[in-house]
Amino acid sequence: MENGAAQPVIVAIDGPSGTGKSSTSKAVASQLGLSYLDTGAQYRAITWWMVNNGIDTDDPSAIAAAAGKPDIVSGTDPSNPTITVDGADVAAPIRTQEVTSKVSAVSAVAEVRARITELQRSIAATAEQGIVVEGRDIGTTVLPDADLKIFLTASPEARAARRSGELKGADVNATREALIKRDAADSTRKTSPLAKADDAVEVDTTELTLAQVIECVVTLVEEKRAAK
Ligand SMILES: Nc1ncnc2c1ncn2[C@@H]1O[C@H](COP(=O)(O)OP(=O)(O)OP(=O)(O)O)[C@@H](O)[C@H]1O
Ligand SMILES: Nc1ccn([C@@H]2O[C@H](COP(=O)(O)O)[C@@H](O)[C@H]2O)c(=O)n1
Repeated sequence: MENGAAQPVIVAIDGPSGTGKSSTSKAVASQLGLSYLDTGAQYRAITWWMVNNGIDTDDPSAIAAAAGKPDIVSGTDPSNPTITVDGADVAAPIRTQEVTSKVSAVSAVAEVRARITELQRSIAATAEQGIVVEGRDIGTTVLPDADLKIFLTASPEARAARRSGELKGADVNATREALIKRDAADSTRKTSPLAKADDAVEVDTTELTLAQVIECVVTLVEEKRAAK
């Protein structure tokens, strides 16, 4: 673009659990001066609220009726991403095993997705320099006009090994089975399932270091920016 500030760039990064979406998105956003949005944290936050407020997470109509109640706020600084529910910092409690085991059921409810999708679009629309948004349906549903769409993949074995390393001592086979189960639920739900957009660039990270994945995505974003 001539004689003006760079136009904001919108980057969508999707993929199954443990493929490196969060680590890659945060690093890319930091390097390029963009905002960062972790949409999984938003679905975890609404799930945490449902559990804390006694909503039966096996009852889609109870979830749908309560979907509009919690006030979820995401901070988009990639060096300090934050998430609050009704003003309370929930960054730690949304990562518990209980929330992880229930989030796919809650996020499958159409009323939940409509609410969170609206929030995501308004955050992306107000990011002055642009934003990296990571999740499961960003390229397909939330931001179908994103400037760049990336779909990260990795073998279940690689993903389980990465997660077990994080969870210090967790059984790799159990971790692998849990990842596969969550991916299956996320990929087969009716509303906005986990899917690669037709125009997304697929990056298989199985044999790549995190630094290599980050470099690859930074290059792709820079190419898009130069072409704008
Ligand atoms: N290419 C890679 N090589 C080795 N480890 C990696 C790579 N990418 C990410 N990791 C590590 O794997 C773990 C999972 O990464 P990350 O949380 O970024 O994945 P994710 O796709 O966001 O997962 P989820 O969807 O479950 O939140 C982290 O510990 C991260 O440091
Ligand atoms: N765009 C998205 C993002 C996430 N979800 C659901 O949230 C769960 C947790 O995501 P993490 O990235 O924090 O592991 C995920 O398993 C999905 O159920 C979603 O539906 N759409």
